[in-house]
Amino acid sequence: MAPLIEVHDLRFRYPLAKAPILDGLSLVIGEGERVAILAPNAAGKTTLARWLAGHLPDGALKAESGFVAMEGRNWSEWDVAERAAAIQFVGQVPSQQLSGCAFTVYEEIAFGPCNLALPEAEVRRRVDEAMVVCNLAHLANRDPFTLSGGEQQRLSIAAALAMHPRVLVLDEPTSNLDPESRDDLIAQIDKLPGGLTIIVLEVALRPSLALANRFLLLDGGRIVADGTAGEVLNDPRCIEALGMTSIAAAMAGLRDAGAWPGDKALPLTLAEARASLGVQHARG
Ligand SMILES: Nc1ncnc2c1ncn2[C@@H]1O[C@H](COP(=O)(O)OP(=O)(O)OP(=O)(O)O)[C@@H](O)[C@H]1O
Repeated sequence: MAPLIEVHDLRFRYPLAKAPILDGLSLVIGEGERVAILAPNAAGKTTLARWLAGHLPDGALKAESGFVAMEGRNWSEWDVAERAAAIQFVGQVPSQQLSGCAFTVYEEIAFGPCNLALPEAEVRRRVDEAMVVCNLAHLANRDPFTLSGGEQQRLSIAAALAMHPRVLVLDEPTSNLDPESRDDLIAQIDKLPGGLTIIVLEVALRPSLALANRFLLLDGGRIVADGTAGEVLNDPRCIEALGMTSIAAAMAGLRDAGAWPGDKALPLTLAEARASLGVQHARG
């Protein structure tokens, strides 16, 4: 059976760019996976996200080689409505996700399903469901442009979910949010239905760790590491490009001071550190 998403030998260069930004990139993603694709700024995350979601090729922006396919069919074989019902893309700037055609949060979420010409009752059902998942019911009648950045990002995700996609591509979804809004949004994404395939493209390690269980490192236009958090985030190439989590950095300090065994993997999260140290989580 064909994989859910396959990128095969994708080579893509922006017009006038000296070098390709994606350079023979291949990857396969299966149904229900939660994947973080990690890379530093300007490494090509948004570009890859747009290829994954079928927004590229577009006009003159074509691949020099390779393809992206969902279930064995190249994106170029899908019509727009069919593709929108299969995969949804949420970008990093909340206000840029808004359609500009809706006076209320409710209408914004209904915009996509209405474009699929679904019966009114089905549109209503989907909007109500998405508002519950994204904690937006209390804002249903608000003008989308009056929402905070975090609320707008939840709205973008709700609008994407109302299309009932099988894959959600999130391009640095928390990058413009303050820590509290970021944590709220991560918790919200974490609660999304289990069967939904989620691909997060990130420069930040914390949201990635909270959302994914498979990690890919994008470097030099290719995927150079693919594995668990422990395998990829401890890879020297990943540490060089993105640094360490704050917990791993603290533990590395302890290791350098001789207070942590040199041959023992560094915990990446507080939960891992507690487990490694045999410390119970304090309650109350
Ligand atoms: N339409 C375009 N035309 C020409 N160059 C582009 C275009 N879009 C992006 N680029 C360039 O391609 C490179 C990769 O950009 P991209 O936005 O994919 O990276 P990124 O990893 O998402 O970056 P960031 O983390 O800063 O958002 C950058 O050097 C960028 O300037």
